Amino acid sequence: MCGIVGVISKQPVNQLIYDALLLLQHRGQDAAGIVTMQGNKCFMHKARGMVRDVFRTRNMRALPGSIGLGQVRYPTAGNAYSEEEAQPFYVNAPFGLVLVHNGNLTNAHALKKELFDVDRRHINTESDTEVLINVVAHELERAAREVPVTPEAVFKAVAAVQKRIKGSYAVIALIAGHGLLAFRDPFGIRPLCFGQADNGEFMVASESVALEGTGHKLVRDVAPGEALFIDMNGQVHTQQCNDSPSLNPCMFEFVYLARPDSVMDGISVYQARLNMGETLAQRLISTMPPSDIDVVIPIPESSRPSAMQLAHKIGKPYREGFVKNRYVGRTFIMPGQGVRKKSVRQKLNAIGLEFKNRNVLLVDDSIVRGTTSKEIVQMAREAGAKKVYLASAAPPVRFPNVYGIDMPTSEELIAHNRSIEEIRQYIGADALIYQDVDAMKRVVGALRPGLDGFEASCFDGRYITGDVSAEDFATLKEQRESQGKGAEEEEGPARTRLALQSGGEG
Ligand SMILES: O=P(O)(O)OC[C@H]1O[C@H](OP(=O)(O)OP(=O)(O)O)[C@H](O)[C@@H]1O
Ligand SMILES: NC(=O)CC[C@H](N)C(=O)O
Ligand SMILES: [Mg+2]
Repeated sequence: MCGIVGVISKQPVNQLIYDALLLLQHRGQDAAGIVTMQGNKCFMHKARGMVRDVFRTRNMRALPGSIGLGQVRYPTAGNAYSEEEAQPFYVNAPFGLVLVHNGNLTNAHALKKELFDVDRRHINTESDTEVLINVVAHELERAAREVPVTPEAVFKAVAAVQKRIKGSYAVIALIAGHGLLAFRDPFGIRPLCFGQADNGEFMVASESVALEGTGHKLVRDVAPGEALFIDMNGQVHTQQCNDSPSLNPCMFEFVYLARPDSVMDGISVYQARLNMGETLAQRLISTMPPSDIDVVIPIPESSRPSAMQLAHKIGKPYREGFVKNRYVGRTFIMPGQGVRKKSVRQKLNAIGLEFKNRNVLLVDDSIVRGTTSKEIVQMAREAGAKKVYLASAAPPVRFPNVYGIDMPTSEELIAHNRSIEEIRQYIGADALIYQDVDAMKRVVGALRPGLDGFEASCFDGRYITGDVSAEDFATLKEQRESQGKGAEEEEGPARTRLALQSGGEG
């Protein structure tokens, strides 16, 4: 996942895009970028780091214009340490095109070759987004020969792009002198919505929180397979570009990625997490007597709503036993296991009196590599807990994700090829309770009647696009391994040096 935003206005948009990126910072911490357009000229600044560090006053001053895009990156393809792979991407033909992308193309490798051999286009990085912008450019070149560019021509190009690319994508692009284009993959895996301010200005963004926090009213989500084109006069054109779209949002957005105050595809993320807490409580009650538990403690940040609801349901006190250092970012989306592990202790500290001589139930939203849980269980014991139970509001994460969450190999997942008992032992908890996959789908799905399903492959092993081959998995793994090697030479902890590969030392 990454956070993306696009604005078309009559006023300068640099500050507005910056503000929206801050609201989307939880979706990507590795790099940030903004592009603006004044007339037909593009102005861009992008670099590695968090939004606050990437943009200084001088950079902001150099971003004039009333139309623009922004992105916060959490890499899933390419190299986390590469500045060139920060977004937006730019190509100069046709017209001048800039693009931001949230998602992951599963056929990027094959497309890169095809672009070179057939379309005569050179890709200079390992980023799938550079592949994507070149496919868009090529199809736009073919479809939009006349000027001014008509919405029909743009939609024709999007339909052609959708036929070529596979995987997940929410995309926002600017076509110099013509307008803003946004489109979403036909399975609706990654989120995308748009809204409008009182002054008529339009914003397209990954999450509704970016709209609300910048004074825009949510109009609606972009539908799976749909394209939205806002021309330079602010006229909105939309068209379904796919023959068989279906809505299967990524379940992990509701579990962890999105902010709880966002509404995605009509589902309140907060309500989804409360519901998960409710079913987790039922599961717990059927597994162990709640009377053994003295107190329920969330593992901040994302597990709070689920933990709160669980505590309410089992009739036990909900306490804040860990304090979070607000200056440390999200650990799961950090590149490299070394930095993740160190950050758990930097990020969370126990309040002794909530643990001393108590049987505590710790609740997390998910257990992925086990980095957080293993450290936290140990911290609870060090703080004096008698028994430490652990509950996860998500089911075991057993399968790699190929749609924009950085878990490309099964080996790095603590639950892969391990029984619940083996995981419990590894983490060091006295009991371990997991959410049930079907219960989770049922209670989150109930919030949006008419949903076709969820992209929940990391939990159930079903890849919704139906076209991910064993070869694709192997390529992803291979890419990750070779990139990790390069990064290690440059930067220390490699992205591949994962808990389970280094002898299970979490
Ligand atoms: O099993 P792991 O590999 O450790 O990953 C899972 C953990 O990572 C996330 O927390 P994170 O610190 O990223 O963000 P949060 O503050 O939003 O909870 C998530 O909420 C879990 O706590
Ligand atoms: N998490 C994402 O959406 C990543 C976008 C893109 N695949 C990249 O690696 O930059
Ligand atoms: Mg967490």
